[in-house]
Amino acid sequence: MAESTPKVTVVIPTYNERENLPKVVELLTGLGVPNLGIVVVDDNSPDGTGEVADGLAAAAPGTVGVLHRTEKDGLGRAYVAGMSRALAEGADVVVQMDADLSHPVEAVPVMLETLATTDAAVVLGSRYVDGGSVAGEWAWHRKALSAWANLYVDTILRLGVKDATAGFKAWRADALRAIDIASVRSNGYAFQVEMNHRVVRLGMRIAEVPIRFEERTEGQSKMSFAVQVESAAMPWKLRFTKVDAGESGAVGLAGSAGSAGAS
Ligand SMILES: Nc1nc2c(ncn2[C@@H]2O[C@H](COP(=O)(O)OP(=O)(O)O[C@H]3O[C@H](CO)[C@@H](O)[C@H](O)[C@@H]3O)[C@@H](O)[C@H]2O)c(=O)[nH]1
Repeated sequence: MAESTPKVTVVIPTYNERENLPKVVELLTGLGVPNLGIVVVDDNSPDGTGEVADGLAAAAPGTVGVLHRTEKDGLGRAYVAGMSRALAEGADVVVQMDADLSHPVEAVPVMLETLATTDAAVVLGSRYVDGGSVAGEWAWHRKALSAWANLYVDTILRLGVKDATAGFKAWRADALRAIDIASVRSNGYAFQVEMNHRVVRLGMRIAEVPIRFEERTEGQSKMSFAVQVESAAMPWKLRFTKVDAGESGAVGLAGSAGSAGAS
């Protein structure tokens, strides 16, 4: 019997991304990935991104869906909501990416292929493996901060990945279920680190593929002081907390590696 095509759902959190969202949706649907869906998680953006998303959903019923939340509640909780919906709707693979075009859409098929052909539970779009890079527009102090943040996380948690704060990832659905996303506490950049930590704690593997991270041209980053404080504190909390992953969900993942990715 022929295997069915895996369902791939891309989760995109948005807060004030009305210029960017239509472009990223157009680029994603133009990839030609079979059985691709998109879930936009909008937090009642004052700039009307939610209505823009509704328009995109109306134009592509069955492909684009929108989750409206009533107020800005952080990137991490937006991802948990979108990923939970994707899993409930039967996704085999969940891709997380920013709306602002900083994550190169053309890397999605490469990430899916890597997921389908290796035993990795999650594939990161990585700035810091060979072949990866950040946009030339990045000021030296931003590059230094990003490099320092990764060194900081690696020193404390030893995750064994080069880009621990990366926000562009493709997940096998069974890995997301195993790490019990509903109990993830972090909400800013630390969300990415906590998710990676859970994967490693459960003995699953993270793969990295190189990407070029572009600077957004529209809208603004939502990085805040609170996000920075959380990012500094969370690695220590994770290191010294005994039970912080869905240990009960530890599963035999190796046998299903080939069935979850897209071809
Ligand atoms: N729904 C919702 N979306 C949000 C919120 N905050 C941010 N977003 C959305 O989440 C995406 C990323 O937000 P940015 O504020 O642009 O992130 P960044 O500072 O550029 O950080 C990126 O790079 C970091 C380092 O690699 C990553 O750690 C981070 O997750 C993100 O990918 C964008 O699509 C943005 O609209 C929120 O509270 N609610």
